[in-house]
Amino acid sequence: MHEAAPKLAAGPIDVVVGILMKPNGDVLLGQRPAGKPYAGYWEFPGGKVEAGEALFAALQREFVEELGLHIDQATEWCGVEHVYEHAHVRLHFFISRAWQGEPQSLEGQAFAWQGKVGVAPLLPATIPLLEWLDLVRYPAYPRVLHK
Ligand SMILES: Nc1nc2c([nH]c(=O)n2[C@H]2C[C@H](O)[C@@H](COP(=O)(O)OP(=O)(O)OP(=O)(O)O)O2)c(=O)[nH]1
Repeated sequence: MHEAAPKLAAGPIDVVVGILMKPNGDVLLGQRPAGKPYAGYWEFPGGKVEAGEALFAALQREFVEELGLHIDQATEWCGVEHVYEHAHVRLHFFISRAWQGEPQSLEGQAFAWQGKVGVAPLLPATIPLLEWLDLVRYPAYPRVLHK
């Protein structure tokens, strides 16, 4: 029997994603809770932008709702579009080095501060970013590669 593919919204859905970065380069990843698409996969915390909401305001809201912490400042770093079977998303990645509070598991999710990222699996659209992120976290990285 032929099953109709799930209908995707016409345009991409905007998603804000925050990379909290400690002075030593460690970044915070979270594990997607049960009940969401790709439950159990690791991601940088974030979520969908609401209608009419500014990107940074959405980022601050998501971090309060999911982690109970306040982002003071963040820089928009890069954008990635990805078509999943459940949604077509446009991801806006921010890097923040200025926040207040410790991550709390308000949605039952696990967290991990990572230098070399060792948690798996990661959301597919996030995987290519790790290498680019290393250029930001570890400025000597290209030289290390050419050793
Ligand atoms: N937070 C986050 N989402 C990512 C990353 N990479 C990636 O492909 N995504 C995708 C997965 C989802 O399709 C989408 C995020 O949507 P979501 O369902 O987690 O958002 P939300 O927390 O607002 O969810 P909900 O309120 O609808 O339950 O972006 C990432 O690194 N972090």
